Amino acid sequence: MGAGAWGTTFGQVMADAGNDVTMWAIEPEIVEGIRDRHHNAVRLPSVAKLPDNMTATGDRAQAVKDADIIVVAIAAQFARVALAEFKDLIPDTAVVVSLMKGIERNTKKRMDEVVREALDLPAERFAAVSGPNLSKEIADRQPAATVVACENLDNARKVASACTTSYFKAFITSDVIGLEMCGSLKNVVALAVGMARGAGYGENTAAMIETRGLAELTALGKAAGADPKTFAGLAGVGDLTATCGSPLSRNYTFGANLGKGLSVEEATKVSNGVAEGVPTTDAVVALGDELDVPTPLAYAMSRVLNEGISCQQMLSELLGTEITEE
Ligand SMILES: NC(=O)C1=CN([C@@H]2O[C@H](COP(=O)(O)OP(=O)(O)OC[C@H]3O[C@@H](n4cnc5c(N)ncnc54)[C@H](OP(=O)(O)O)[C@@H]3O)[C@@H](O)[C@H]2O)C=CC1
Ligand SMILES: O=C(CO)COP(=O)(O)O
Repeated sequence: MGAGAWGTTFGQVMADAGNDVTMWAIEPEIVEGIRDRHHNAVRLPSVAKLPDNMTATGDRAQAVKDADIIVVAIAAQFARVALAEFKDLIPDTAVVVSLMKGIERNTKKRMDEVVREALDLPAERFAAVSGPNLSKEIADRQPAATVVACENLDNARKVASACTTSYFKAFITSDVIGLEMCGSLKNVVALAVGMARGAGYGENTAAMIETRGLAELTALGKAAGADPKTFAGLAGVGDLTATCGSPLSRNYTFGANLGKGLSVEEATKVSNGVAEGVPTTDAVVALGDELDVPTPLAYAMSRVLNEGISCQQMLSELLGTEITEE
């Protein structure tokens, strides 16, 4: 569900792993492109020809009929509304997988909570996939790895084996909360690193933001019930490194544009796809308040996004004036 850049790329991974893949998208142009020409000119133009065992439909019932695994890759803030239309169509035995990395702004809910609520899905049939997975590189079939999280490890294994190829390796975990928190919160860090880079700062500044960001997302994740080990793995440090270090990341690029002096509106206009960190930032601040965990980085980025403070002000907000233990 959702033939965006990552949705389509992950569809290709699953097709390469030997599955018959049906993409669902709203726009007839995207559906026809994938179904008739094996090409997604709108969201993944870099892939000249998608696999033959990959097709598309705009019909929701047809898309999920008889599916063993249903993968959701919709912009996080629209997931609840989009999924409501699928509620009564999902086969009873299907595992539903989220690729989304965001927190719902109004409710502060993670995507595991949103998907399960929207589809009335038991925990053992929900899985999240998250890791250092910049879609363009994986679409080029460059070697990469990810993590599949499900409370039921047999279902995590089922999803992992359905997306394992010669170039893509999936590890498993039962720490759904940890995986969700890593994927969502690193986007906020990537905005800040991108902003610092865009403003012309170098490696020290980037490393400082990434490391303090990792400490912040680990503390918040732990308070939300995550296993701290997850933050040291592919979905944590791994994804933070990839996202904060690449102009292929929409979040990094959005931040870089802010650092170069573009307004939020201007950066949104030139963004090539969803920058999930933007709506997620305020949700992270609110979640920190609720769980009594300081979130200086998210707070500073929230002031950038809502009040337009400069990169230098954002960095002094992040560092504070008090002497504290690291
Ligand atoms: N790109 C990447 O490298 C990675 C992305 N992710 C995550 O995967 C998720 C999807 O990302 P990606 O595919 O790259 O994003 P894109 O911006 O390329 O696509 C967003 C998708 O969401 C769909 N969408 C938006 N609004 C609605 C709506 N109201 N109803 C139905 N569908 C809607 C879009 O449909 P439409 O085309 O019709 O607008 C599109 O399919 C995000 O949460 C992202 O953080 C995770 C790992 C890697
Ligand atoms: O999550 C990603 C890489 O793992 C992709 O990051 P962006 O959403 O910032 O492009």
